[in-house]
Amino acid sequence: MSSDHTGTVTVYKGAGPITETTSTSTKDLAAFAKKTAFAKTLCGGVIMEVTNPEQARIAEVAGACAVMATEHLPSDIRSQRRGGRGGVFRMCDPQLVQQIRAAVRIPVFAKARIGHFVEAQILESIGVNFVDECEVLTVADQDHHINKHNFRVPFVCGCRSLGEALRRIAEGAAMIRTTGEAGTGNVVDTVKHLRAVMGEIRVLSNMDEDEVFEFAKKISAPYELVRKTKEIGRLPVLNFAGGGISTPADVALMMQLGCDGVFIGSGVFKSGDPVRRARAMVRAATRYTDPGGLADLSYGLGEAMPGWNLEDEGGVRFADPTE
Ligand SMILES: O=C(CO)[C@H](O)[C@H](O)COP(=O)(O)O
Repeated sequence: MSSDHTGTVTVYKGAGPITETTSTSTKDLAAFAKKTAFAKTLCGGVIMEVTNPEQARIAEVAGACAVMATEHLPSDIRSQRRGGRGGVFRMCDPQLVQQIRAAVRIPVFAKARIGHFVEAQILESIGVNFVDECEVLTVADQDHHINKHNFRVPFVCGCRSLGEALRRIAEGAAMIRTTGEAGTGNVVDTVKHLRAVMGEIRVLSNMDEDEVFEFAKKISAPYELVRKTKEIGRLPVLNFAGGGISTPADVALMMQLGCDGVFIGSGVFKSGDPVRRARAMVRAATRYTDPGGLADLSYGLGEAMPGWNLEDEGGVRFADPTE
């Protein structure tokens, strides 16, 4: 079963839906435009992952543009998996979302497992502002992401390459999150993937029209979205970065590399002084071209989160098997 953006529920049985919605492609386009317009209101901002109402208030007071409700910060999920305790990580308790919504006025995101469209239906029904189809949770469907066109609520999805980003947008993602390894306190993979996405866009921008067909085939992305990306010289939706961002300098690095904003979780709430660090990191997202200002923001923040270097440890990677 899945709900469409008109609120109609479509019941799936066997290979296809047994009750079809009547949405037209014009309606689909209008619904998608509405979602991306809402996403644009977050441009230049910091979305902070929080596990309780108190952390949500710290994020709001610091100036975060939104919070993401979660039961476990990525570093705690990583510790559990690294310690061999494994576990299945799912959508959070809807009660937590309600408590966080009651505590703040900024938009509230929540995570659903990749492919788990029922978790997304539940999150939509309780009024979250955005769903993150998130690779940090345990994957629910190894072959399919959620068909995000079926929802009124906008979605953000992770990517590590241009092809992956455009496939998620084809499925209806209204925002992309270029991802590294969340919960490590180490930005190395996020930098690698952000450079990959931005680099591929630069290569595409210099292609002649005839080369775009082959490029679309090569990166396994729909031709129309590839053509659009070439035309506008950027992803057709906002591209945030997330994973390991732990200092004002990390925030500024991502912004200078070309993303539209950042997700921060463990980097704030696993640090020595979350209140000061949260405020400094939010400010860094707008002062990212001013080294002197960034120096001021970096003074006396206390301890940054302890980090992990996956290459040294053969550590756990939050890979998305569906890509
Ligand atoms: O998982 C996320 C988004 O879905 C995190 O918000 C994001 O990647 C932050 O990671 P970190 O804990 O390393 O700051």
